[in-house]
This record gives sequence, C-alpha cells and structure tokens, in this order.
Amino acid sequence: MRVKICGITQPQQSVAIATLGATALGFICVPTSPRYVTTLQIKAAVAQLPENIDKIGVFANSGISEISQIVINSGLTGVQLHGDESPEFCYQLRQSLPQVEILKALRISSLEALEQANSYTEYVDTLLLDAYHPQQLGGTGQTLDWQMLQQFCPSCPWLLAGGLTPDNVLTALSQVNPNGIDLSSGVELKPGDKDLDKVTLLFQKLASRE
Ligand SMILES: O=C(O)c1ccccc1NCC(=O)[C@H](O)[C@H](O)COP(=O)(O)O
Repeated sequence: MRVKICGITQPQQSVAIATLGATALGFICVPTSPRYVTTLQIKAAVAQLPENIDKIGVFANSGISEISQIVINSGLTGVQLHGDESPEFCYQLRQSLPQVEILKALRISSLEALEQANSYTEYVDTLLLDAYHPQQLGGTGQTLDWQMLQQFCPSCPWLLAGGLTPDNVLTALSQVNPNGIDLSSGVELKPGDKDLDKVTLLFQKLASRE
C-alpha cells in the first residue's frame, strides 16, 4: 500500500521518513499554508531522496505554467491538485507534464460530493479523498465519514486522507479499502515539523496488519 506523508518542510525529516517506510512525500506549494516550502527547499529535499520515493507537490488553484515551472525546477515527480481544479484543467496539465503523476484531491462533505470523482478518473492518475473544512484547504486533522466510503471504488487508484493518525489508521482501513493513505497533522509536532516517533508508530501499526 502507498503511504504518503505530506507537509514536509525539513530535508533531514524527508530522508528519515522515507527510511521509515513512506513511499511518497508531499511538499506544500500553497503560499498561505504554514507548511509552505519554496522551489529551492523542495529541490534540496528531492536531491537527498532515493529515486523510488514519489515526490509530490501540492498546489491549489495555481496556473499550469506556474506548476510546470516549479515541477521542472525542483525535480518533483507528481502534482497534487488540492483546489477547485476542473477535469479540463487536469487534462491540460497532463499535456504540459506528460511524465508526471497527477493526483486530484477532492474535499468531501457529502455523498453528492463523492460523485464528482467519476468526472476526474479519465484525466488523472490518482484520486485523493480529504475532509472538507470551510476555512482550510488541507492539513486540517479532520476525518472523513469512513462508512460513506465503504463502496467507493473508482476506476483509478485512490488515497485516503483526512485526520489519519497512528491511533485511528487501522480502524479506518478496516472500513475502507484505498490503494494508499496520506497523513500530515496526525504525525506532526506542529505544522511542518513531523514527529518521527509518531511516524515510526504508524509504520509499526501498518506492519501489524500484514
Ligand atoms: O497541509 C496543508 O497545509 C495544505 C494546505 C493547502 C492545501 C493542501 C494541504 N495539505 C494537503 C494534504 O495532502 C494533507 O496531507 C491532507 O490534507 C491531510 O491532512 P491531515 O488531515 O492533517 O492528515
């Protein structure tokens, strides 16, 4: 299963978290986020990471040329669209960055919101379901209604996000069947500062279900 740890700001933490077992790391390219990192900071982290780790830049309502420039200059391998990007936007981004994984994050507040997932599957590689928060785009620590997601089975791979922690991850995975998970605040000391003890505990919990 893919495990993405998001909101990395410190290169040495990215190496440690990859060593502990993460398969993907997320870097927040949204300037208003407390976890925001510059292109140069991402480039420095990427340079220290093994090739097999996915390096995902998280954007919200940025333009295609801005995203493309940051990806090319930093060495990111994937782009997570966390704003109100349309399926058409995802298609256009794919033309600009054909080799890069495109993830579309959907912030789910209801069953109806879940239905929009189908309109993206043709244009993205991966969906990510996150919790809806009226003021914050991501990293909120709020969980989704996992029961609502029991039948969720889109025609592309998907990641479960939203308020996952070492304490609740096994409960979530007993109810939902994603291709991977994404965690941020649940393994943090404070925004952008990951708690390596919590990350270790997370991988111990995940190993216990194998
Ligand atoms: O984390 C942020 O600060 C952030 C800001 C703006 C857009 C997206 C953001 N995070 C996206 C993520 O992928 C988080 O990992 C996801 O929202 C889950 O966060 P959490 O509930 O804290 O585990």
